[in-house]
Order: sequence, then C-alpha cells, then structure tokens
Amino acid sequence: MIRFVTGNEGKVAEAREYLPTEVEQVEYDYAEVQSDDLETIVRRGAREAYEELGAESGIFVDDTGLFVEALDGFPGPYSAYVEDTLGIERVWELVENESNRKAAFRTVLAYYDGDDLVTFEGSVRGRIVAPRGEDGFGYDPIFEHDGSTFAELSTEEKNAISHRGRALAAFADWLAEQE
Ligand SMILES: O=c1[nH]c(=O)c2ncn([C@@H]3O[C@H](COP(=O)(O)OP(=O)(O)OP(=O)(O)O)[C@@H](O)[C@H]3O)c2[nH]1
Repeated sequence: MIRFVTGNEGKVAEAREYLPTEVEQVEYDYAEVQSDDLETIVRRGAREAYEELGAESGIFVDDTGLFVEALDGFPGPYSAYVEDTLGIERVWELVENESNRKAAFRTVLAYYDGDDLVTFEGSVRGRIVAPRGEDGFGYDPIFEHDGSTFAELSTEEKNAISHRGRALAAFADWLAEQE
C-alpha cells in the first residue's frame, strides 16, 4: 500500500487505474512553496507530508500545471488558485482571441519512503478550446488533444495519453523494479 497525499479525487481515480499497488488517499495540505518549478514544489511537499504523517508506508504527491503559450506559461504552478478564483471559463476567455492557443499540461509526482526521494514527470501538448465534455476534472473541458477534450475521454483513455498517465507509468515501472 502507498499513500497519495492529495485533496483531489480526480487525481486519485487516475492513480488507482494505473498503479499496480493499493493507493490510499490522505488529505493533508502540505505547504506548496511559491516556485515556477513543479519539481521543487513536490520534493518539498513529499518530505513534509512523510515527516508529518509518519512512516507506515511510502507517500507520493502530484503537482500539475497548465502552461498556456500565449500567456507566457500562465497559470502554470498557480493553476489550482486560478481555477478557484477565475474559473476555467475565464481562462478560455483570456485565450479566445489569441491566434496561438497552444498549451501543455505538466505533472510531476514525488515519492518518498524515508529513504528514496524520486520524481516522475509527464507532459502532453494540446490547445485551449471552448469548454466541451462532461468527464474529467479541472481544466479538462478546455484542453483539446487530437480532436477531443480530456473531458470527452474516459479515465482509461485520458490516462493512456495524459501528462499524469505518463508520470504514473514511469512511477509504476519504478515500483515494479523495487520488488
Ligand atoms: O484539466 C485538468 N486535467 C488534469 O489532469 C489535472 N490535474 C490537475 N488539474 C488542475 O490543475 C490544478 C492543479 O493543481 P494542483 O496540482 O495543485 O492540485 P490540487 O490543488 O487540485 O490538489 P492537491 O493534489 O494539491 O491536493 C488544479 O486546478 C486541478 O484541478 C488538472 N486539470
């Protein structure tokens, strides 16, 4: 069993589809340091969460950002704050009149078991579109890849191509090597 320290149930559902081991969700709000670099944020978060929650099993954290080219990478590491404040409709409106609507999602996972602190990264390119689709979470309805928004895909289909799916695949390989 490993613990996934997150308040986001969408992330947990995706991790459970992918990882070969039992995933327990733990809601602990680790400090997200202000940084442009997702890796710095998760490294600190994984250590802090492990030290706070105890050593019963390894823990991992996930930090994800949507990086919009025309907005110089905004909202990036501030994606959760911007979703809560502006909301995704207004992010779409910011990009609507731009000729370049390219964007990328990036996820960095950090796993810590008191011994190894390892990170895994995944990213996917796409473009910002008017909201479509009912599934997924976060910015999924406005992120289009290969003709579909992520909110138009099942968890399995999204995992097969998404930023988090790629990071989880690398994490799963690493876990398998440890056995
Ligand atoms: O369209 C999306 N597809 C995804 O696959 C995805 N993963 C995260 N997000 C959103 O991007 C921000 C990241 O924030 P984030 O990594 O700080 O996570 P969070 O605050 O939701 O949870 P926690 O894990 O920190 O507790 C939040 O607004 C999330 O809703 C996604 N949006």
